[in-house]
Amino acid sequence: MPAECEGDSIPATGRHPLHNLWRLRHYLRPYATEFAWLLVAGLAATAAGIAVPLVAQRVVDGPVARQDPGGLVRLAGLALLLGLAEALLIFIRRWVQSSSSVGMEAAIRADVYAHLQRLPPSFHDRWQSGQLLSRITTDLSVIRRFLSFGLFFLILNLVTYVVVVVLLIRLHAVLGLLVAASAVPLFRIARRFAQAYHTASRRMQDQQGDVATLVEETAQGLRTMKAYGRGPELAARFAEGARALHDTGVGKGRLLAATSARLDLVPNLTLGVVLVAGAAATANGVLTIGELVAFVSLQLMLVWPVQGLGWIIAGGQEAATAADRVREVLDTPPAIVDRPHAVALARADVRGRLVFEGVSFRYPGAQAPVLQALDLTVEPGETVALVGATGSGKSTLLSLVPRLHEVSEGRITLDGHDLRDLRLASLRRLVGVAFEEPTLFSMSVWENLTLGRPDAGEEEVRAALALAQADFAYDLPWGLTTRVGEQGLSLSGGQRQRLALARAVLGRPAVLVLDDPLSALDVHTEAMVEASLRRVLRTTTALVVAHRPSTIALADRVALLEAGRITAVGRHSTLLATVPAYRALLSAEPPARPPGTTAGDSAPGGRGLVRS
Ligand SMILES: Nc1ncnc2c1ncn2[C@@H]1O[C@H](COP(=O)(O)OP(=O)(O)OP(=O)(O)O)[C@@H](O)[C@H]1O
Repeated sequence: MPAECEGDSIPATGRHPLHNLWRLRHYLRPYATEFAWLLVAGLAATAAGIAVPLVAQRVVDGPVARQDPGGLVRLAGLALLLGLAEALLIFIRRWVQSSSSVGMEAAIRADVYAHLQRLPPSFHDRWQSGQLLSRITTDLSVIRRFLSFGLFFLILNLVTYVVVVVLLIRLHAVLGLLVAASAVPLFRIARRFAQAYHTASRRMQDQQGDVATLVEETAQGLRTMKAYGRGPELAARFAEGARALHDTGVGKGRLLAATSARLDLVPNLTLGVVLVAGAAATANGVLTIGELVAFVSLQLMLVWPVQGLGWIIAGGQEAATAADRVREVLDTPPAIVDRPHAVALARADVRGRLVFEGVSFRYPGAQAPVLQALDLTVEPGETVALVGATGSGKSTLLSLVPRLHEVSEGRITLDGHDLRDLRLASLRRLVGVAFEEPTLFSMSVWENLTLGRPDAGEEEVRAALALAQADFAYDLPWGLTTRVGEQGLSLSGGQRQRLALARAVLGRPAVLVLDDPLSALDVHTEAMVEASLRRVLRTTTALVVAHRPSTIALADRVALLEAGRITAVGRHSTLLATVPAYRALLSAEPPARPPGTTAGDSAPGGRGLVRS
């Protein structure tokens, strides 16, 4: 479940429990022909199976009664043929069944994944990753199992039940109607079971998501947890989650077992009554021995459909709750989408004037806005450093430029175009971004670099790597094809930061948005990156979050962000001289460089500060 699901999830109450499962029916459409063949094969196999007791009736009342060996061989041969046909049809059915179900599961999974990509960061902030993981893996498998097997057997068993009951009524009306009436208690038991199992299934699937989240968090934060000696606590938390999951699983198993026993009882009781009454009817000559044999054999054919009912209902309820959980994701509309008349801007046509006009922003569900009535203009080619205390909203402000979040009030324009009137794909090509925590994906260095510009050429990649002082990438074991990220080679924080910077500057974007881009670099590398970056920044509009004097030194002007408002904008030296809050903020910072590397960089009121 989401940590906070306000507005995100569709309440499951008030609708038919199978509503969301029914909404997934279009995934079956491409397999409709296959499903039809499946049913034909299944029904034909059942028909062959049902025919066997009828042949037995002919055997008993015919050749056996008349002591006719020739007739016996003919009918026995027919029964054998029917048995063979049934086996062949069952084989064909199973063969077809496996391929269609896997294809359908893959199609739903692809759609859920594509939708997750379209959802804004605010959605992912509120949903535990384990919950998403369990929806895209376990839940989809549960749905696949039911739509391919459960649904099929539900139809097949219902048809079998109806056909057999009709045949029974034809053989002996009263006893046949007795068997038909046994459907009433079966229906009642099944309905009560379905309701109880639905609740238990939802609980179990949510708990599976919780456990997956715990495992994922543990894997990600293993080093921190070990360093703080929190292993036992984590193990206890995990054990608690696993125990809850176990208890729910056991509860579900018991519910199914109790229901199966009750369901079993009904056909067996009916069978007992039929045997006694049937024997009496035979003794009275109302029923032949062959008819009694056929009646009982046919009735025995109902045992499996009734026994299977519990499993089918259980599978159906699990699939229904899984469908609810999957639809909770699919029904969340992507909040940030292209407007109908959004335009695409060509890089060559963009000068890069970035203006924030009365911008306010509030995180979904938060009480207070993070940014309030904020005005700022960044002229084409200008670099503005954003300086502010931790938590003042710097990263949030940056995230509004590539529209990772949408402004709550006011607007941001690029060369006069409201960003919301630009196509998202176009905007994100124009804006190069490097976040504070550089993320590398489990792919090659080249693929990581060209993430936003898959069409980038070798020259561009080479230039971007040079600029970010990331030439170390060529020395990795397989050069730029080396796989990095979670499943690949581990890189240091500084190396990751330089690759992220190279990714941001690749293709010379019109606007660069950098969140403290030099924070993880050693002094020597920092000086080199700084020198290269200075060259790029000359030709690009840039908004750079700066904590360190060396980063501030890259900027033409500095904007001071205090509690979500820009309270001062100007050159670094001017702000230092005239704005006490700015001076206080910078002087509170520890010296950024060892003595000797910042010659001439100290400024009044600031320790280790740089010239502006
Ligand atoms: N996803 C989020 N959902 C809700 N609130 C958030 C979210 N991200 C940040 N905040 C809140 O917004 C405020 C500003 O955060 P932001 O990360 O923009 O600050 P910052 O100035 O970049 O801080 P730092 O210098 O420490 O990186 C903080 O109070 C933070 O708790």
